[in-house]
Amino acid sequence: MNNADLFQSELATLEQALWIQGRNNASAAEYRDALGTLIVEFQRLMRETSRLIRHSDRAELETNRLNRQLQELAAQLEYRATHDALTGILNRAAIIERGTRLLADEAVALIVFDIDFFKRINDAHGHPAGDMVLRDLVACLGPVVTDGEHIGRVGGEEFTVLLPGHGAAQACALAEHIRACIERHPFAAPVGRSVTVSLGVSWNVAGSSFDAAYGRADEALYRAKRAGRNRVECAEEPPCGQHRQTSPNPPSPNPPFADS
Ligand SMILES: Nc1nc2c(ncn2[C@@H]2O[C@H](COP(=O)(O)OP(=O)(O)OP(=O)(O)O)[C@@H](O)[C@H]2O)c(=O)[nH]1
Repeated sequence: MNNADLFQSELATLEQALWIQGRNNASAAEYRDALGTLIVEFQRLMRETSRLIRHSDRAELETNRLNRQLQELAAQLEYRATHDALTGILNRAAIIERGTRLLADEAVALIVFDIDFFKRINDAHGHPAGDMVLRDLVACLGPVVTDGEHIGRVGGEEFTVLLPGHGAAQACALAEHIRACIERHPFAAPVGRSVTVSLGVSWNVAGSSFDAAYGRADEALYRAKRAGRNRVECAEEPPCGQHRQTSPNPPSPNPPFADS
């Protein structure tokens, strides 16, 4: 639709008024009629314009509201795609993605840890109590794992912490701190007893693959399990590193949830 179609009636009125104005002999009555018609058209145009402006303001508000809603939904989707629904920390996919990205640029230490005898918690107190332990454990790590360190739940009762910029000794010390915090933490009823974790640590040069870094920490974790649980084992550093550390605490003679 062009302007001529859009303003057909207004253009006709305007042409009539111009024609009368161009004549030398138009009468006062013809001028009055033309002016009257012009006034009516002008008032109608004003009303119509105001209505369109109000409509466009409402449409703009609605568009802004929908945009905000879309952004919130996108943020929620992004959060759900990257976070564990039970504990609110990163999920497995997000940890792998972050770990891979970080390792491409810098050395990263990894802590992998796993709750000791978690099956017995579920068996003794029920799955919901086990879920409570998982949530409580993550909450108690809040003050220990700080900004810039990334914690994720990579399996049922298995967690990973990515530590960019940490040396091997620093990572092993943090793992020991995590172990001690969890051991000391008073887990709520119905579990109401101590829960422990076993931890494996690897330190990895920039350019390492995430699989290799994780695999080395996981091997160390299984050494910690075999050595009696509730302890930290650190993987040997890759070639040219020298550090190796084993947690000083001895295997617990009475591990929590051990068969009596
Ligand atoms: N409550 C709860 N339990 C889970 C969840 N995911 C996995 N599990 C349980 O975690 C338990 C893991 O048991 P195992 O792999 O035998 O390990 P464990 O009993 O912790 O023994 P160790 O690792 O050898 O010390 C199983 O009973 C799973 O059902 C979960 O989301 N919630």
